[in-house]
Amino acid sequence: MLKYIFKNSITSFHLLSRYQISIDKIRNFCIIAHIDHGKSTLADRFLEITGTISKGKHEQYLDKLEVEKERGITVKAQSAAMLYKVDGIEQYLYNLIDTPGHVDFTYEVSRSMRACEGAILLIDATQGIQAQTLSNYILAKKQNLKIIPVINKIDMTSANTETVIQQLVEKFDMNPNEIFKVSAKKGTGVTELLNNIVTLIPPPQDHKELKCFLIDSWYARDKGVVLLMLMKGGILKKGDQILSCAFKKKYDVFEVGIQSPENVPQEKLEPGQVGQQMRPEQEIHLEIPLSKTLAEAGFEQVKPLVYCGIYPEDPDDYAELNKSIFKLALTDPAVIIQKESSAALGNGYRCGFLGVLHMDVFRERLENEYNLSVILTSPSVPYKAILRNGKEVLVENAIMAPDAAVIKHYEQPMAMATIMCPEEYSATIFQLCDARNGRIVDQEKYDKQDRYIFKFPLNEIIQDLFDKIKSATKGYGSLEYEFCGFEKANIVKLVIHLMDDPVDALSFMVPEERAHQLGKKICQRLKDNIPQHLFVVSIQAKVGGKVIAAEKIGSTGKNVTAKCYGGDYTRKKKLLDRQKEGKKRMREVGRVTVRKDTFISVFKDD
Ligand SMILES: Nc1nc2c(ncn2[C@@H]2O[C@H](COP(=O)(O)OP(=O)(O)OP(=O)(O)O)[C@@H](O)[C@H]2O)c(=O)[nH]1
Repeated sequence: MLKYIFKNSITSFHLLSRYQISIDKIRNFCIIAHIDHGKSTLADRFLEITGTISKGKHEQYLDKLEVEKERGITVKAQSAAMLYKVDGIEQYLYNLIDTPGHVDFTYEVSRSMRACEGAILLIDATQGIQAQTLSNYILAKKQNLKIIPVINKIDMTSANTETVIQQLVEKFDMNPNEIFKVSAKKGTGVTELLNNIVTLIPPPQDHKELKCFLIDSWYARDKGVVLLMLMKGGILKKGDQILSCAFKKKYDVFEVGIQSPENVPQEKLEPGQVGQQMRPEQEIHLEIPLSKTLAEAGFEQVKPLVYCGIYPEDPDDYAELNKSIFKLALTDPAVIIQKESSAALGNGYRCGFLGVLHMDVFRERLENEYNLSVILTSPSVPYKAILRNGKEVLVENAIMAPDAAVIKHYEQPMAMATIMCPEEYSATIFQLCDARNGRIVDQEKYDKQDRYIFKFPLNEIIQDLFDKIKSATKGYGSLEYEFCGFEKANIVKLVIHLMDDPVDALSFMVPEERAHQLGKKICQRLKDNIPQHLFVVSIQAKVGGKVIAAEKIGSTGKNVTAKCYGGDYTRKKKLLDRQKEGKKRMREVGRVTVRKDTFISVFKDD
């Protein structure tokens, strides 16, 4: 213990005792809302008013990831401990969790809620109740959280505060006198809200025996694995040994601390506190992603909606990808990871995500935070195969699809999509949606915006609908979607063959009407990218053994050493050496030799 005190400055020694507050003076709460309704801005004001960060210096302080700063959205729930003198009198410890608003990161929200007794439900005064307001409200109710309704952005000229109050009264049966009105940006009403949290949200309970609730985990280069936990009971100190109930493994606690908002080392963590504990890297079991740990701990199993393969661009980077992907998965419980190996792409992973944004953010984090270049195969959705014997099989990967003879029919995942756009773009939106099998379900006018609800096959949404809407509306249109069950559909398995050998990485489950177009596109791209061989290379796209598109690459008819007649050994060796060098960049797929980047070109966007 002495060693530890010497290592830290006097200030941190002073800080050590500041957070040791009795459990009745602790409040754990999260901020929940629809995307962009102002959660991170409100969290900034809280941090400033409580003196946790200095005023005006930071914007969106808790959006720490590069991808969050670049995109201006929260993708990770972040927590911060704040010491606050309520009404300037009595000191409390507020543990705040800022949550993401986008539906792809809902899993982060529900996990955060499990660590709280209350939630601030924030509603944008210019937009009113939106899809995620409703689903977050339902989630919070289910978890018996005390909900504090707060209308934000009341400073805006387009604010409809009274209408939103009315909506809250009608839809959520709220008492109009209990609704707070704030401007998170300007700070109006925020201190009043902070002062009321203490009476509106109850303190956590002490479960007496040592019990920690895992909120988050991540890998820190200097510390190893960091676990962010709510202390449900007991005391945790540096040097303690803990046992994971899920995996029956022992771990040494390397250091404990509190996020306020960065890590402040502590002597111990006590009941009700949200704190970190670190474990050295050699002790971690990277093969156990957080999703699995949470599932073992009784959390709802994540059900991915979008799958893709992730491969290193250079196959020699596989070991690096292996380490990085599990480190990243430590911070993301909603990603499902399975090893996969493909003759065409080498060793990699099949990953499941909650949506395309989730997939895209995961890729960007692998590239930004782990400096890796990866290939993502085109996203696909899981299909349900209804078998003739009455059983159901979820087909997440085309190569796992049951034999066509045993399948009665397929069902495809559907999504309810909300599209908002200025009224002048309505006709374009209808054309776009029609071409993607979207069926209109509902529509309404909202200010000068049109709001449409379409039902789509999920597969149609994940391809490019978002980009197409953005470009067709000069960036003003928006798209949000939510899975809404399976429906019967004509789905076929499209397999690309090279010289009659099926290529595993190029097998796709597709709606029947799209099979020909996709098959043709892939055959053409392979033709453009595969070099000539001594023989004619045949490329075929097949559905159920029937060829639906095909290309041929003519032969060179030449042997590279053929011209080195006679005994000119050095020339022949040089040529063979050059050939060997070239071979390093090539890969064998059946009898065909392809450049390593051939399959990247197939998966690249148009
Ligand atoms: N005028 C005004 N703008 C606000 C207010 N609160 C937030 N904003 C703005 O609204 C936008 C979204 O705010 P954020 O705090 O990022 O919203 P969020 O809910 O955290 O967003 P996600 O985490 O991505 O869901 C930003 O441009 C903010 O500056 C407010 O009270 N008044």
